[in-house]
Amino acid sequence: MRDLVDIRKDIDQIDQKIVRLFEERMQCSEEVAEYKKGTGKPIYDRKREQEKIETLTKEVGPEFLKKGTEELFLQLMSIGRRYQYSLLSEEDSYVRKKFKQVDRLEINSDTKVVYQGIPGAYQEQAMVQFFGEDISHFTAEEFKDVVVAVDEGKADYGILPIENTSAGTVSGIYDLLLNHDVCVVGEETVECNHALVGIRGTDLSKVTKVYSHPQGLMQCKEFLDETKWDQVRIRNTAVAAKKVADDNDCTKVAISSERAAKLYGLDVLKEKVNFEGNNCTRFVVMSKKKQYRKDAKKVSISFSLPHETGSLYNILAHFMFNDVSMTNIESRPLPNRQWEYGFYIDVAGNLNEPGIRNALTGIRAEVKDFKILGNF
Ligand SMILES: C=C(O[C@@H]1C=C(C(=O)O)C=C[C@H]1O)C(=O)O
Repeated sequence: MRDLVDIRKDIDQIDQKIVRLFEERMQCSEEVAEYKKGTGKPIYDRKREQEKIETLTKEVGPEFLKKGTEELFLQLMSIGRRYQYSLLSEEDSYVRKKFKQVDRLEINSDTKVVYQGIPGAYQEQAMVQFFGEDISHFTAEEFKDVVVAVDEGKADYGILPIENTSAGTVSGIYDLLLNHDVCVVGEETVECNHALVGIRGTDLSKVTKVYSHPQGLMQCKEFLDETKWDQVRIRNTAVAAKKVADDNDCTKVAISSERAAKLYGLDVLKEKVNFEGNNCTRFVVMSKKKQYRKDAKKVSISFSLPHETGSLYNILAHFMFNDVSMTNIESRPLPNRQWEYGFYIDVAGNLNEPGIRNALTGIRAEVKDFKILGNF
């Protein structure tokens, strides 16, 4: 058996050769970038990459090494591509063309905000936290109406809940952001301490129905599972409280904020019925204007990918190589597009940073349905 020191000497020499060859290969990549810049040919050439993998793996015998060769060259080609993107002129930058950097968001006495629900809703709380008590505002019936009002210019800003610490993503919100010409410009977290509320004199043993938004019901699941009450889904936690107050029926209760209970003259029958101690909902603030604050810290994007080995890995590599850290990822199957998935990703950073711009340029060129949802 050879001595470890000897074997390692060989490995070191091989590695040095690999590094030199790598540099040579990257030099060629640079030339390819020049060529592509001149001719307008896209950087990513999927067919060429597939052919390369096929040719190279054919030359390798053992299955394990075949797989390894594929992985190695997928990486090499992806590094080459990212290098090419970084060499492309900033003038062409999609981000620069689409988004405007601002010192701060314009908020004044003419500013109008829209939220879904009625007073007492957590959305209202989010609005007050973000814009202050005196902001002029109106309400909408559905989440969709909020986005449409912003898209049509009827409101300058809209508020939507996006995720909750115990119940997860609020369904349908990402799709609304994707399908309308709006941009996320801020976010606000609201602590949601749900109370069980009802009219004065409600006896819990006589209750038959509980009303709340599906998120409210989910966040209080452990408490509600102990009861035999019908759980009725309603548009909003505040709407639920108002309904119980309007019906004036002591067999009905609602899950809402204590603030909503007070507003509609209900009693708090039980405080904090949510199962997670620190139950918070994150709200996004959107505007029609494609803008981002120069101190914004989170970029949110969406795109779709076919369900193929390595497709997501390939895209996430753009973040890794540009030192961008990912803070959240959501995926869901796309309607009417079998085995294609929509992804929503949050990364830490600002659209004015070169690393973020490079990563987004590369991703945009290699996915379908790319959209920057906002930087906030
Ligand atoms: C270098 C090129 O650009 C990209 C990178 C490739 C590689 O590194 O081999 C292959 C195809 C392209 O996706 C090229 O087009 O040849």
